[in-house]
Amino acid sequence: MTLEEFGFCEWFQNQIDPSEEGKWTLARVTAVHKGWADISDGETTRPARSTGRLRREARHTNNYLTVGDWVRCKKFDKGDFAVIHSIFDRKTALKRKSVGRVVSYQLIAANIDTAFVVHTLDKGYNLRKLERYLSIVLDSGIDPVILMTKKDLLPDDLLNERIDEVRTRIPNVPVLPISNITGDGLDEVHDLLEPSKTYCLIGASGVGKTSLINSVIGEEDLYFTLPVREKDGKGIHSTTWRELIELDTGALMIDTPGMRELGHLDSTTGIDETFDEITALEDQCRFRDCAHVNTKGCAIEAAVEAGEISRERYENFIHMRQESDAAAEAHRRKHWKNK
Ligand SMILES: Nc1nc2c(ncn2[C@@H]2O[C@H](COP(=O)(O)OP(=O)(O)OP(=O)(O)O)[C@@H](O)[C@H]2O)c(=O)[nH]1
Ligand SMILES: [Zn+2]
Repeated sequence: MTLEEFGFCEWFQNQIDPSEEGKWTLARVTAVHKGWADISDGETTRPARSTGRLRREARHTNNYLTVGDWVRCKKFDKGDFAVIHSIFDRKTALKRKSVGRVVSYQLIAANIDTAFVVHTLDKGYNLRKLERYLSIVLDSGIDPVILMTKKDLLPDDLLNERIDEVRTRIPNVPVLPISNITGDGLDEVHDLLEPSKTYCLIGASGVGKTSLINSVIGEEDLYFTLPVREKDGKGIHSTTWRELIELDTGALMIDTPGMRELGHLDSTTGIDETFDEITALEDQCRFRDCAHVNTKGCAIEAAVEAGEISRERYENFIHMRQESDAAAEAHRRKHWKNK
């Protein structure tokens, strides 16, 4: 696989200064471990460490190396071991909010083009939850595709009702009903996987992500018999856990433990895009800082009363806005304290 086939596109090429041409080995991070990372140029995977400067910088800015990153490095020890000097600016950054005493953001993966937001049609079907995962994806600047799993478990009328409901609530995102058991819809998923593009699966536990990865990859074992022994394992480790893998279509798939633990990231842009038919009315509210709750002259509340916006969706919107505002406030306070 060439660098381009491995996802090195114009976005990264444009960051290379002509004067540094040939100075660096370019590689992509395929897994991050404690103290080192695995990097690959599309052909060979090597262990690598960041320079001290890069590590200090990362600590200082909370901007750590992550799976999917493109890096400039130098090969050492006849090429078995590399040193990472810098990280390319990311095209997209999948982040999650860490909830603790203070709010902070943890980077999960970088440079994902499309995220499959996986949700079940069966028990656990919950539009609000689906919208939360969608927000994370949109906040990260990643294109979403919604995969609704377990269609085999539903009678036709309920299946159609739920698919209609999802498509109506989330009109601007493709929605595919699938079954990992019958294989229904998997060809369509497969057809969406473009060579050199990077994908991931996001969704709650038990919705069928593992099943999907196994069926999309084709070989059940390829992924989950890991960690595997490195072929040229003379380096500092002899096993590796691959978190970025190539599919038979030439597409790239990222799956990390952090992705599995994804919670909810609060940021207004994602919410605004998810609820764009609601936020479109905001300009028409009488007050510029309208809270859209029991407020005189609120255009959004009026639209809900008139039945132009679904009440459930409105309530979900308000709920997420309030959560987001609280997170932003906590963020501001943290920032202020550090000054
Ligand atoms: N009937 C039916 N069962 C499915 C389908 N997809 C997954 N399952 C079952 O649902 C269960 C959970 O599936 P997984 O693929 O492990 O779900 P997951 O999203 O990877 O869950 P985590 O690993 O916990 O994140 C398993 O028992 C699967 O066999 C489907 O399309 N139809
Ligand atoms: Zn309002």
